Amino acid sequence: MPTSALALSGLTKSFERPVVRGVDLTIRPGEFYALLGPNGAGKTTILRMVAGLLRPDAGSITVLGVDALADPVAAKRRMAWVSDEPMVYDRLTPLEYLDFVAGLWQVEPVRAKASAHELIDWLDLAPHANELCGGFSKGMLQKVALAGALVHDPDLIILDEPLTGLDAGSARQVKDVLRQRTASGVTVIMTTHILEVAERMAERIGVIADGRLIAEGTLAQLRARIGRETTLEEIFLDLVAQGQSSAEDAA
Ligand SMILES: Nc1ncnc2c1ncn2[C@@H]1O[C@H](COP(=O)(O)OP(=O)(O)OP(=O)(O)O)[C@@H](O)[C@H]1O
Repeated sequence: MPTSALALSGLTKSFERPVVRGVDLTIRPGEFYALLGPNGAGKTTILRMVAGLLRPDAGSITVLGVDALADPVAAKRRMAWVSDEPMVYDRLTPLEYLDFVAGLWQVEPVRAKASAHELIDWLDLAPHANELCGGFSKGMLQKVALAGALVHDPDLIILDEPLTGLDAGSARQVKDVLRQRTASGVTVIMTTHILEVAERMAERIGVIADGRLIAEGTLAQLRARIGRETTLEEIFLDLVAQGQSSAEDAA
């Protein structure tokens, strides 16, 4: 059993300018980890590199002991990627979409069917299971995309802003599905701007600012670093302000 579900070392990416600057990050198997950071901090870029959608300029990515840059297919088999812009085929129903995705992963048909029905029930999509996705709201599409990402039973789930745009009931269903998965040993890393979600769900929180991991730890550890009993919002704003001033000092 690998000691880490995800290990990033010196992860670096530039577009017109440096966007991810030497990020080191280790996540334990079964851990729920939230990445927080201001807009444009580089969170999505980090996750896209982990998911194999972008090639880093430098650094390494190890997914459950697999070198994801040397063997991306083996790494992708173990993980799921859920983008903040769900891509689901309009002309398929949720059940057809899940069947299609399970086929791509060569999931054994009986298991695929059971898994699809379980996910559809968990996410409260059963009343719409045979309707075309083309008529769905963004929130419903997000749930179908999540179900599609989980149908091959990944060990590492990577989610970019999975709760944005979901109503309270749908957000709870998604949170319940993720909790249920982590309880069975699956690892979750997600970005969120909803601090209350990070506070309630994540075991550890990493704060990204200007392409660097400027702080990480449990909520208690982050509080201790700020040196006072306060809300995650205050901690976050303090850490980002500190991160920005140390970057200016270094410049
Ligand atoms: N394909 C790309 N080409 C050029 N620049 C990019 C590309 N993708 C991201 N960027 C830039 O990289 C920076 C970091 O973007 P990224 O989406 O990783 O930030 P983020 O922390 O996820 O932000 P948000 O919270 O707003 O989603 C931004 O300045 C963005 O414009």
